[in-house]
Amino acid sequence: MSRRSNATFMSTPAERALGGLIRDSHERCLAQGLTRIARADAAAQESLDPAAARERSCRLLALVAPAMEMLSRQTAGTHTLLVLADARGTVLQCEGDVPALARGAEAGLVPGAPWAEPARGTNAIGTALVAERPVLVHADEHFMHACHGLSGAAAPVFDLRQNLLGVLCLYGDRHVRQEHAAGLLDVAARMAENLACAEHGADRVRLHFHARPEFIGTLLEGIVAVGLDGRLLGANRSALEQLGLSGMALRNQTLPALFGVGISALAEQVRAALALPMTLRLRDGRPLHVSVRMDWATLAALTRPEAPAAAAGGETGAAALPWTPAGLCALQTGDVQIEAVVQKVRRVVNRDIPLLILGETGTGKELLARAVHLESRRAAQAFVAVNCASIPEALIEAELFGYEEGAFTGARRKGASGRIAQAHGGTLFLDEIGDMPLPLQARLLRVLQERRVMPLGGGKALEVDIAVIGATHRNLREMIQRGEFREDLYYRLNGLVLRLPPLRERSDLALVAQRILAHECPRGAPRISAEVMSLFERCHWPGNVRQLANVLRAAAVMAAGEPQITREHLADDFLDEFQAQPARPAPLPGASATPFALADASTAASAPEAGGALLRPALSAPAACDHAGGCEPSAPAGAMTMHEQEIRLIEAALAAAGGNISAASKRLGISRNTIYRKLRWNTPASGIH
Ligand SMILES: Nc1ncnc2c1ncn2[C@@H]1O[C@H](COP(=O)(O)OP(=O)(O)OP(=O)(O)O)[C@@H](O)[C@H]1O
Repeated sequence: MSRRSNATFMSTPAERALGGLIRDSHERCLAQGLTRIARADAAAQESLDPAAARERSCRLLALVAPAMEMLSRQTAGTHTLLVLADARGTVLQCEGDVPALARGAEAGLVPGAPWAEPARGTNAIGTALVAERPVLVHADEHFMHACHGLSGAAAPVFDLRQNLLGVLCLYGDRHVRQEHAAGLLDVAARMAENLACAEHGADRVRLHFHARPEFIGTLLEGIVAVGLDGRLLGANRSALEQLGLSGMALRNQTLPALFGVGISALAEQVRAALALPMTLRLRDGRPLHVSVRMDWATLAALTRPEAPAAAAGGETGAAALPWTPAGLCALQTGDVQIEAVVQKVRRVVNRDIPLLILGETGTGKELLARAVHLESRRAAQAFVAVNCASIPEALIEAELFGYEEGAFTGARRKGASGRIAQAHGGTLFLDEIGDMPLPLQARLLRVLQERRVMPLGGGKALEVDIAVIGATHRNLREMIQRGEFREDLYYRLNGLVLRLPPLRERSDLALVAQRILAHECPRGAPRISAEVMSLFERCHWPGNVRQLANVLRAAAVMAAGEPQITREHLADDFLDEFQAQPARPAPLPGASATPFALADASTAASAPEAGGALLRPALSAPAACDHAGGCEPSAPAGAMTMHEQEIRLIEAALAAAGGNISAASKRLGISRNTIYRKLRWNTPASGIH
């Protein structure tokens, strides 16, 4: 156990009565020949130059600045003196109101004064430094009579290697015990320590973790720093407490031994679309939610083929480890439909069965594909994503299959390996597979059948070992009937069909939102007010989780420093959509009529035909999505289909943006491609091509 993990302030009568730390300290003072009678200003007389002392401690001062600010606000008006001392016991800073500063000065608590035990005997600062734990020293528990007018509490501050950096203290009048200060100082010390642990280094990766995902980014998160060779460099207090290790024991561990995961698997997690917390299991089986942080230089170093971690023999990738990182766990948020998807995937992982992921735009198809890859034995190899809709038709063939020197005009001199070959050993993710031109479908089918790829312009066929995951928002069965998609390719791709539900059908919106916020605000995410949550619950979310993430990202910036996100923090664009689409869903039978904050009932009632495309219908029609992949929501009789509502919404956004597709796509949180697609393919009458 950490020397501090069981540390408590000396608040029990027994501890204070007979001494405990105090008695030991008094004995030390006597052994050093200190006398109880020292002039009150003696400490001040022995003072060092405060400016020089502060200069020596500029790192400590920077680390404790937010904590000092917090303490100073919390103790305002209580005549409490806030003191910061360095690791030698030299006072660096004193803050408080005039009576508090005067009381401190009377006892010699002034910047530059030495308050280590050899100088001032038993006292909160000096004794905390010796004990390396929080202490409370009240009135005549001080060794010297000159300090008997004080009651002090102190908490030492450590860096991630458990080096003592300094001590934070609160001093009050001897008539007020400082027990109440203990909690405040504990929070303050943790704040400073977490900052120390989060200090950047191009040579390290940080794991921020907790058993509960919503605690990541809070003061209670554990932080562990890992070197590129997989060795653990240090940790904050919460990490040691959660892992049940001392700082020393931790530094004798490696990442794979403790967390069962290698450093390259962490890099893979960081590269994932929205590095969501991953779930790792400790040796005793306890799950921890882990968010990985590293700077770009570190990520680049780990991404190079001969990454230092592998070179140092730390590990050879997740596949070689005793157990694999649970990428899929990051998606589990309690929603039944998502849970069913995860359970299906778990059954087929590592069997190289082709997966076909269906779902509207922004539902997390790529995120799921990456999670499947991370979960598989291929995790240490490449994950290659190809968006078949975004590559111009003329280039997609070369992009996928590669080409030989001089294969076509404009080709690079030495030719290029295609994306399929790049995925060798790993996973090929074919996004928007329904948009692949028919002639290429035949070539892709051949590759999947023969497991060999022939670059454009001839040359040698390359053997490829790949897992294939396809994704689309389109109804492939209908496309087959229309002759737009090859049936044989369809059957080659759909080893297992997974359907991701649209956000409006999910029951876990609150948790998804919370996770996104935790990711956006690693130093502490604001809460979402009940009003905003209720608004979110009613939203139709045509851009699904991507749109939610965009809305939250903007709101988090607006709410910086405030404890919760309120309606005022939501982007005008988003709110405008509600006002532009005022239809309000009929309340569920028996549901209480919560007033809808934005679309007032009168306007809503006056424009029922608007259909509320951004609003979630109260009785959401289940999507008609069969095994073959139709994902259009079924229409409630006599009402617009969800799809028609989406078209209306897109048209409204386009009109509002003066026909500017980029602006409209930003407003809606969906891609330009999606706008084109929906208008061109699904509403021929729209006139936009
Ligand atoms: N469960 C989730 N929790 C948090 N963020 C998510 C989740 N699902 C998706 N996202 C985020 O939403 C965005 C869109 O996800 P992703 O690209 O995987 O969706 P998609 O279905 O592949 O979209 P498209 O069809 O437009 O390609 C990404 O930023 C992703 O990180």
